[in-house]
Amino acid sequence: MMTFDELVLASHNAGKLKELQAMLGDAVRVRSVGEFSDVEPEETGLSFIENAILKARNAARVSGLPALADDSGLAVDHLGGAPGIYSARYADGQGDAANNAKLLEALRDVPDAERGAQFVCALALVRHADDPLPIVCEGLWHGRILHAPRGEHGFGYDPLFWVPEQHCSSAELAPADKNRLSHRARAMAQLRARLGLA
Ligand SMILES: O=P(O)(O)OP(=O)(O)OP(=O)(O)OC[C@H]1O[C@@H](n2cnc3c(O)ncnc32)[C@H](O)[C@@H]1O
Ligand SMILES: [Mg+2]
Repeated sequence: MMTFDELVLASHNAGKLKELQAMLGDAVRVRSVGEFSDVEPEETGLSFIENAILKARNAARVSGLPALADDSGLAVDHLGGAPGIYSARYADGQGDAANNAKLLEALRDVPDAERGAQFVCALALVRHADDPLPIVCEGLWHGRILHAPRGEHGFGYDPLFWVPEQHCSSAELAPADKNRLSHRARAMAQLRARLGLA
C-alpha cells in the first residue's frame, strides 16, 4: 500500500484544486504545484491518462513530493467525442466562457436526443518523477449539453452540463453534491480503493 503524509496536486486550475482538496479531506497534507512552479507542462499526450501521468511526473519533479494529477474534459457524442483532451484549449486558450460559447454554437439546432455527453476524469498518482508504476484511475459522468448556461457553481463546462438524475445542471448542484457524483468523484473513489483508504 502507498502511504505518505504530503502530496502535491499537479493542477493550475482553481476549480479542480478546490474539488480535489475537498475530496481528499484531512487524509493527507496537500500542496499545490503552483507553490513550486508557474510553468505548466505541455499536454502532448493523446489520451487523458497520458496527460495525467505527464502532469503528475512534472509536479513530482519540481516539488520533490509524490504528485496527483487530474486530466479531464468533456466528450460530446454529436462531435465524435470532441473537445475531449482538448477541452481546455477548445476555443484556442480564450478561457471557459469562450469554450462554452463555441460548444453551444457547434451544437446549435441539434435536438436534445443527440446532445449526450460525458465528463471524463483521469487521475494519476506517482511516488516520484520517474515512478515506473503510476496509479491511474478513470471516472465518467453521463449527461447532456444544454441550450444555454444554467447555474453559478463549479467551473468550466458545468453550466452547460445537464445531470439527468438530479434534474439540474452540474453548476446548479451544491459543491458537496457535485463532489459526490462527478467524474472526478468516481475516479477518486477508485483511487481510494487502490490505496486501501476506501
Ligand atoms: O491541466 P490543469 O493544470 O489541471 O488545468 P486545466 O484546466 O488545463 O485542466 P485540463 O487540462 O484537464 O482540462 C480540463 C478541461 O475540462 C474542463 N473540465 C474538467 N472537469 C470539469 C468539471 O468538473 N466541470 C466543468 N468543466 C470541467 C475544464 O474546464 C477544462 O476546460
Ligand atoms: Mg491542462
